[in-house]
Amino acid sequence: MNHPRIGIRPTIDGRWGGVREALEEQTMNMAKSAAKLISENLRYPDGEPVEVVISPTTIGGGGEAAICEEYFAKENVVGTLTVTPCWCYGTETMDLNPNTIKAVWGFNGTERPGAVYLAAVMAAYAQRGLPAFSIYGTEVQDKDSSGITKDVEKKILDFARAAVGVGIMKNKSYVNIGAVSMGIAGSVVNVDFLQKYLGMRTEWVDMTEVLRRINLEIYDPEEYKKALAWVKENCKEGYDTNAGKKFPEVITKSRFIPDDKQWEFCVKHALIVRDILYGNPKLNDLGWHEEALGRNAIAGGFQGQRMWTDWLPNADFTEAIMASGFNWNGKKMPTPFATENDTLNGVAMMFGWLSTGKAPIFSDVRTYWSPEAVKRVSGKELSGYAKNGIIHLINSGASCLDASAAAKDEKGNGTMKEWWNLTEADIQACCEATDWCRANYEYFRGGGFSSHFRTAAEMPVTMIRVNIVEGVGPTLQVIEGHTCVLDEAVHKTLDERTDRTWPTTWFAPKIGVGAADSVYNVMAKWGANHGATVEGHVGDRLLTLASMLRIPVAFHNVEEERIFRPHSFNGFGTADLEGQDYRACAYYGPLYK
Ligand SMILES: C[C@H](O)[C@@H](O)[C@@H](O)C(=O)CO
Ligand SMILES: [Mn+2]
Repeated sequence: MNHPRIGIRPTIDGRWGGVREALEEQTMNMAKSAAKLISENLRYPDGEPVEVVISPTTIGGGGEAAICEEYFAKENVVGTLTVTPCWCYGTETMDLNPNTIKAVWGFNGTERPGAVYLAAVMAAYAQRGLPAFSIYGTEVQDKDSSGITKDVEKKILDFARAAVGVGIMKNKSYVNIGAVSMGIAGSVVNVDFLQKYLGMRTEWVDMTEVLRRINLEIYDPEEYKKALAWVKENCKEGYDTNAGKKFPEVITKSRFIPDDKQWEFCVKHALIVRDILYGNPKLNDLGWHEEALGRNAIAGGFQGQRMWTDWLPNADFTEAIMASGFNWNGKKMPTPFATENDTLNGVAMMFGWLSTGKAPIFSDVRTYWSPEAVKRVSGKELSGYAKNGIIHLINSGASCLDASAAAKDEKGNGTMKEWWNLTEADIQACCEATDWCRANYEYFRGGGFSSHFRTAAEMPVTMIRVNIVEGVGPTLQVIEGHTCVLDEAVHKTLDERTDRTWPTTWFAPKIGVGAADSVYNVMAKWGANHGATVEGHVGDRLLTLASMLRIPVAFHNVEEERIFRPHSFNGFGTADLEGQDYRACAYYGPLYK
């Protein structure tokens, strides 16, 4: 995986003969402590620590700014963090590279005016059309202090995490396997959005490519054996909704793969889809050189419905296992992988995953259950997080198995973890919490197996959606809340009204903050049929990422004090932050115009 770096620029008062010499050490120490903070706390999605480089010299003026720029150009720097304890010359020391994302940390001491430089250089960035993040602690620190206060730490990490996310996406591909599923507009891939806002390539692969590779046996036969054995051992079959039903001939004659060969087909499908996205050197050994290369993916989706699923097993196993933090080889990096090839939801999964390192949940946003409706059908009251009503998140058969919340934190509570923190016991528990139900043949004539579980812990989560609105462009929705564990009888009554072969997550949005005035309105104002959900209250991280990409946030419930966007956005009006964001994003436009 590409490891885009954060570059630290220690800027300094350029006056030799006392001032500069006195500040060299403190300035460089700020750079070193910021670098340490970032590399010790942030990881790339592949689990490696985020890499940080520091300018070869402190920067007192344009000459040294150029030395730093030349060095960073060779070091794959995506975001620059300028640090200083003192006054420096604004336009002479600023980062003028239009291709890096910028922040400045001005030390809040008063012996030297680091914060005055910060203000001056923020004015310069605003005047020059280069949005930059301003970092300034709320409490005055002593002049010799090299420690970073908690508020500054959070801002540095929020900036660096999102900038790294921007760098990870850049030059990668979204791989559409198939095309538009059932007229879902989110599956009509918008190449301009991917290219201009995310710096990504779009790739199309016809679904027949999967069939070709199955029939010509273009996969690693050893890994296939291993994966199939793992499935037999770990993927138990669940409730069969078709049992005892009499189906019309149009359905019975459509199931092309015999029932006892369905798992074999599904496992080959999963191996092949992974290889299409990432390539596989083993294919080279088998003489399939082009296939071995893969498509430089970071995310993808499978159309499935309907032409494929009308006669072949659905891709629920593939979709679930691609998005999970493990597979037959043990723990592994999750891939944002969209059901129904809903690219816009695939991008929402990708944003959530880049913000957390955790497996993203793909769901239909299916039903708003008011407390009254729940009482009416179940005779029981909702309580706890669920008391104001809940939203039923349920996908048509696939979701990362991590969403069973069977992994345990250090206190023994169910949770979802960064994939590199999953233990063998966590993986076993997620497998045990999931059963694989034969697909509902009325929907999926070709069969397949749906991943069936329910999210069995009350976790903080954030639900995300990317929309495209003619007249605006891409927009983001971000709603924090909690997953809910309902009373068993209530769960059963509600769940069995839907499709009991599919994975269920009960979601209670946090209401009374920002745009989320009621649970009903979260459902009513959601931009599309799908949402992506990740563990943690990370709405603030998503808002920061969106501001870097110039995607305005249309609907969120992140508290104002947690919002961190470029300083120049304040110049677009401060009374209404949503309007400010819209105006600033419209003016600056996409990153890769
Ligand atoms: C099986 C059905 O066609 C589902 O796939 C459908 O309800 C959806 O998921 C629509 O997003
Ligand atoms: Mn769907």
